[in-house]
Amino acid sequence: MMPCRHVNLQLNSHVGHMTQCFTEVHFFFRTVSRLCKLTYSEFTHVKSAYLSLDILVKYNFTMSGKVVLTYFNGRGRMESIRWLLAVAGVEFEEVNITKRQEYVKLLSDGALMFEQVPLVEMDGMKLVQTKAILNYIAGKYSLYGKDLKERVMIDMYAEGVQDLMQLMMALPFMPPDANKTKLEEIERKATSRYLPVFEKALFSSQYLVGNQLSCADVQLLETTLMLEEKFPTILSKFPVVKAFQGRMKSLPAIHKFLQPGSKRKPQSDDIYVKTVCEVLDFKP
Ligand SMILES: N[C@@H](CCC(=O)N[C@@H](CS)C(=O)NCC(=O)O)C(=O)O
Repeated sequence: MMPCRHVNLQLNSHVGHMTQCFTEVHFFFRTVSRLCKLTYSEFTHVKSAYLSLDILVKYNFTMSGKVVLTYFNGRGRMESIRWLLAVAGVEFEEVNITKRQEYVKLLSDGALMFEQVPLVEMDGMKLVQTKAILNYIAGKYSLYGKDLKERVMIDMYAEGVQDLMQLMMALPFMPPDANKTKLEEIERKATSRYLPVFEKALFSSQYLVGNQLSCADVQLLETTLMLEEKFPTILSKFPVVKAFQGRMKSLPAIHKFLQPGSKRKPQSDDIYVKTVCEVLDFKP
């Protein structure tokens, strides 16, 4: 029998190089077997040991290779998708739209089902609609609960978080005189409507739903960090959410994503707002 270590090395190296090229999982499995000259029983042994979901995730195995995000060079609706991919350990590339012609070209190519971005290309599909994309990633990478009942709870929390996030996302596009009123509204709603729900949910549980990390936890973390950018002491009355934030920040993938130089985008600035408005021909 071929020494296991040798098989490990060969398999690891082939997985690394070949996952980008193959479009069929079965074809990939068969070819690895042939290249490593494994007998059927050796192959079955190695396959069950290594080609589990974990290794597929680890090597960012997708049916058609890389994951490409098309959006503006800023947070907007794409930022939660970046967060979730980072937590799932999925490498991705970005195409930043900077000019109206680039957006028009995407439209004429038929790449945008509803003439809107975000666009995420993965697994041979062109995905649009933020929620659908988030749910696909969450489902694929086991961040979407263990059953339907957990899933609907995750959706409820995630939708609440997204409602709050949408309010913050709109801020940079508001005229300066409306900004102060909007900020007050966000702080009021965050402290009276949203954060109390999460404080309660996390009081006796490490995660929002069930006993495992979900996309709702990731979106909550993202939102609490956004809130603190505007209202630095906002979590002082929500110690449970603050402790949750600390735990989440120490997860290796999140710790990495929070380091300078990661694909996390900074707060929106005037250039981002100007680009979005020009590209979408939008007058704030
Ligand atoms: N429901 C969509 C909304 C997407 C959306 O409004 N995208 C904006 C940019 S953030 C856009 O492309 N607007 C162009 C348009 O609606 O014509 C989603 O959640 O993805």
